[in-house]
Amino acid sequence: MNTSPRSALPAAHRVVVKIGSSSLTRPDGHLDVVALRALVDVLAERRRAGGEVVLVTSGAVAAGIGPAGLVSRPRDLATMQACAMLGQGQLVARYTEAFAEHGIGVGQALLTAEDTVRRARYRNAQRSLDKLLALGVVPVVNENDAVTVDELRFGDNDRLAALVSHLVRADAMVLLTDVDGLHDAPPSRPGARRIPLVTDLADVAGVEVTGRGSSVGTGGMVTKLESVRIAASAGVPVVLTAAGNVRAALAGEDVGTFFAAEAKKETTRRLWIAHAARTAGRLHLDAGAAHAVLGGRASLLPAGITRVEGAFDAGDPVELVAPDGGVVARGLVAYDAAELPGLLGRSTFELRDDLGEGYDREVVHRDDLVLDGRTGLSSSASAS
Ligand SMILES: Nc1ncnc2c1ncn2[C@@H]1O[C@H](COP(=O)(O)OP(=O)(O)O)[C@@H](O)[C@H]1O
Ligand SMILES: N[C@@H](CCC(=O)OP(=O)(O)O)C(=O)O
Repeated sequence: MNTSPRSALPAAHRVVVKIGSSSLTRPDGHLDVVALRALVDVLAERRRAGGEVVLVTSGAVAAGIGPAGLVSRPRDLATMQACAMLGQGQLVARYTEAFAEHGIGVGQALLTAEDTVRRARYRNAQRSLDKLLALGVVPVVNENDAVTVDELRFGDNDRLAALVSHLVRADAMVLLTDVDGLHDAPPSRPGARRIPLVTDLADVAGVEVTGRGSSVGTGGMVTKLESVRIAASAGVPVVLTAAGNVRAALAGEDVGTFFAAEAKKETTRRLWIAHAARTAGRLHLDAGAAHAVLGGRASLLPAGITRVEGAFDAGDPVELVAPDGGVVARGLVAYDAAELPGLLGRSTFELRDDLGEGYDREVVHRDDLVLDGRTGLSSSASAS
């Protein structure tokens, strides 16, 4: 029996493969159709062998440059968005043609990170993707660039791929980029070496990574590690490698970096709290409450809150802020913003006596709290 952790790849029934702009773009900024077709050949092979493949692909901006009448990749956000909207149709047309040569259909899904985790939406996305896969079709996923701008700024396709992996309950994820895996220093530095295996992400916490990425990619290694963290915490192992190695990676060969999955899976609810794109407000805590929350097992009570910011509804994700201004956690708030000011600083006993049953509940229940170390907020914020 093959006991190498990489045997998870050939054994995987359902695989999410993400390809970045840097691997799909020619030096002049236009879409690299040769690279696209080379990827499709490998994915079609996997599909024909009985495996299920979900493709998360960047490249809409690159594919839109020509139709937009530009000569090179735009730099400003509005033109990038316009290019992405023009290019998305072209991109999917190229995939449709290439997969059709193998007798395989493709279905387009334009998602935002929120769609993959917000409870009200994720079941719909899950059901339709499951159905596509059951029909033998390859879902081709990109961000909905018309409505989201952070993705173009921060390279969130990496994060989206991890959230999709969780959504479709993938057995493995492959992240394809322009370098062969995580290196012990930025690969442009002489002597930088590939790290073949990571069993615990804490082991690579000290590795120097940059958020800038290649000239066309957006998030660099920072967003890739954030993606790996989400996937690993959702129980999905990851291979990060160069696009040219996709066949070898799927076969479990020693290319790129293999990241093992964590044994204890995060629930969808906690993934959403940790990775929802936006929080709706902030709760400022006193020192005692910040300490209790950081301790891990305490719920947040009205008595420990000094100030409230934002216009949120009960059930929205909010940030919990310590007296020094640092974000200590994210959580789902149990009250609307308008209700809270009258409750702050008061004990639950007092509130029950004054306002009645129902007002003695926690503002954020401990089951709805994720400490900041689990959110990766600081790393994604530092992306280019
Ligand atoms: N420690 C590191 N190991 C590997 N790559 C790194 C590291 N630090 C920074 N990088 C950079 O990350 C880039 C890949 O990110 P990006 O350009 O955003 O790719 P993509 O377009 O595939 O999403 C590489 O070109 C590489 O220069
Ligand atoms: N949605 C954009 C890509 C955004 C993005 O995350 O790019 P990358 O860092 O290359 O994966 C596009 O299709 O051009």
